[in-house]
Amino acid sequence: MAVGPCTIALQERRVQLVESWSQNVTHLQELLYQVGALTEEDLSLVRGGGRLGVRDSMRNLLDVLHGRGEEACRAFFHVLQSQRANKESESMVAAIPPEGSGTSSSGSGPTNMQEHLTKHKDILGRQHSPVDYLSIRTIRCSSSESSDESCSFTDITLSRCVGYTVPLQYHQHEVAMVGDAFRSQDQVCTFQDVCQSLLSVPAEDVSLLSGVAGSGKTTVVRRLVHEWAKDSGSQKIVLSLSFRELNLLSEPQSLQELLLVHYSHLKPVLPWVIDSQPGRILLILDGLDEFRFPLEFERSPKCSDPERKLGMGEMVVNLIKGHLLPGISILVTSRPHAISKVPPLLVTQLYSILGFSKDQQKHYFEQSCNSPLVASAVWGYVSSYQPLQLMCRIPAFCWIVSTALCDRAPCCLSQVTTTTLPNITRTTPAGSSDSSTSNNRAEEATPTPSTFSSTVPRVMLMSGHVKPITITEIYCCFLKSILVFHGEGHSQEGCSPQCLQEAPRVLREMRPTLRDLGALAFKGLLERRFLFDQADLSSFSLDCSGLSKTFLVEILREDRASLTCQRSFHFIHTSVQEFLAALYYVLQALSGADPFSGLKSAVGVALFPVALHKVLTSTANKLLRPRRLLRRYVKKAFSWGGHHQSGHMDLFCR
Ligand SMILES: Nc1ncnc2c1ncn2[C@@H]1O[C@H](COP(=O)(O)OP(=O)(O)OP(=O)(O)O)[C@@H](O)[C@H]1O
Repeated sequence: MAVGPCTIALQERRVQLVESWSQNVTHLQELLYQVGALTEEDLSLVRGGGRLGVRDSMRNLLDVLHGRGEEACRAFFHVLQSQRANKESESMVAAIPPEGSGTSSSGSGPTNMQEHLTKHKDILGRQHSPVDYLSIRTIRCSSSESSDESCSFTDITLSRCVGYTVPLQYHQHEVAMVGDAFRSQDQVCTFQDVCQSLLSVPAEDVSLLSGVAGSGKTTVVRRLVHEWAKDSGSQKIVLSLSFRELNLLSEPQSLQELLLVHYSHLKPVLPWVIDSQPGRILLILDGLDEFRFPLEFERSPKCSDPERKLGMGEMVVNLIKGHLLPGISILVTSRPHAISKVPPLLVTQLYSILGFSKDQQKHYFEQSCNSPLVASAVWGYVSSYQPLQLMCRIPAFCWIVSTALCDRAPCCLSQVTTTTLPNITRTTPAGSSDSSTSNNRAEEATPTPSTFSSTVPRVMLMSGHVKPITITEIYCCFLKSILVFHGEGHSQEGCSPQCLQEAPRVLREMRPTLRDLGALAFKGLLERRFLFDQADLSSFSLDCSGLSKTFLVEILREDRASLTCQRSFHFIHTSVQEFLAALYYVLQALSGADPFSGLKSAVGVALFPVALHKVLTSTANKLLRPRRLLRRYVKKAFSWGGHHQSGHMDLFCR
């Protein structure tokens, strides 16, 4: 609860207030409900089931307001002012502290404020409800006993520090940074702590949430919005936009236009709240690392007029600097390499996602697998191989691993033997992790084309032969799980052992589609695009028919971008986009082809002069054997990753 001058005044004048206002308590409650200072629950608390007299109701009202904090108490004094019922109250109103803590002197606000807020919560709550994008997992979740919600959120460990300092240079790969020991000034915290701090009213600050690819930033945002929407008592008004969507707005727009188009249901109240109670607004901007417009904090012209049209980069700069919508709080999420785009001086606090602890990983598998037997087999496997367990600090890997390893009913696990796994095991000794492991991980990530011809690794779980597996192989298995599932049709019970035998055929058939998908993913990474339109898909012959259709529906999700209403597609997760891009890249290079040649665009040309590039490629092709050629290409890939410094190609490089 935020304590301020109005909270204190309310306590100090409690006796007088009860004396002067008890006869008006019902009317006061109604007004406070209308401006959103009280909720329905509060009203019934104040009324005490209709059994209380007016003085007791008034006392209850003051207690509830005090419990709600400074913003509610301030609203109360404004309501009194608007009533001007007696001199006593006016003298009290005169004691309201001056503006500056985020409230208005412009009256009690629009009518039906609370209804609008409730509607807004309904809409955002639904938009941010827990989802699992894969239908095979949704089927598993619905067949398991756990509820949808528990199926999709496991507690995660975070740290918090006041402000932040820009690291001089990232020597480490981003993925290796997850769960790192943090600096002494950082404080470990839970999701609930973050929630509490961001949803407290009023606040006026810029917070950053940093986390490596797949560490769960978007999930934290979804969960935060979901929790807020469920809390009928929260007076915060959350607005949430993603940089991915802002990328689509290439024409200048005014902030007012943008917000009112996006939140048309808030039209009657948003301008008033922005004007009078900005401290109630939390604006979430998700995925700074994906933003394609430059953020020029030094050079962008100052703009404090929400009606003026601005480029997206300028708009974000002016929001973060507090020129546009002064007084609101902002949460920006980003992969670590891109957080430095926001100058440290503007940042009040930095949250970093440290990932899943061992217990949290175990819990994740218990929730996401369809039976305790499978969950314990998967966890047994993951925990016995330290590099995999380290990677599973990242939730996206847990998701991939769980999809790859436990996506069928246990009957399938027991009926296939290890002899169907000729190509997916590796020689890295189990448990051979040490501090250097993470830095060496990139070397593990070289797949061979034969990776595609093996069946899924879930068989290892029951065979008793626990063997190490690379991250690349896990992703391959993830794809295979989807392919096999769709190749043979599916039912609630999962596919038959027969369908596992058919895996190689399905994989063979899908190889051209995977290549095209990989080329699209690769082109997207080079252009820093994560949303694609129908024309992009067509240019890579992704025609969405037959088997490829069902598969593509899983891997490429269709969206109507809410800011533009255009039909668009994105990979199920950015890590899958990066994996497919890398797979395409490596397979092209291994077969002696130039990974850029299949892109049918000017991207490669822009990065390397055409002639030089051609000469180099053909000479290299003649002189080098495929593996050496691959190594050379991988080096190039690393150098772009380094160049971009936004972390969006980290997994690709791995
Ligand atoms: N707390 C969590 N509980 C359960 N699953 C989670 C959690 N966090 C993340 N996941 C899983 O990991 C996947 C990736 O998470 P998310 O998209 O939130 O990561 P991100 O950090 O936003 O990734 P990126 O940087 O690539 O945008 C989710 O789709 C979800 O399946």
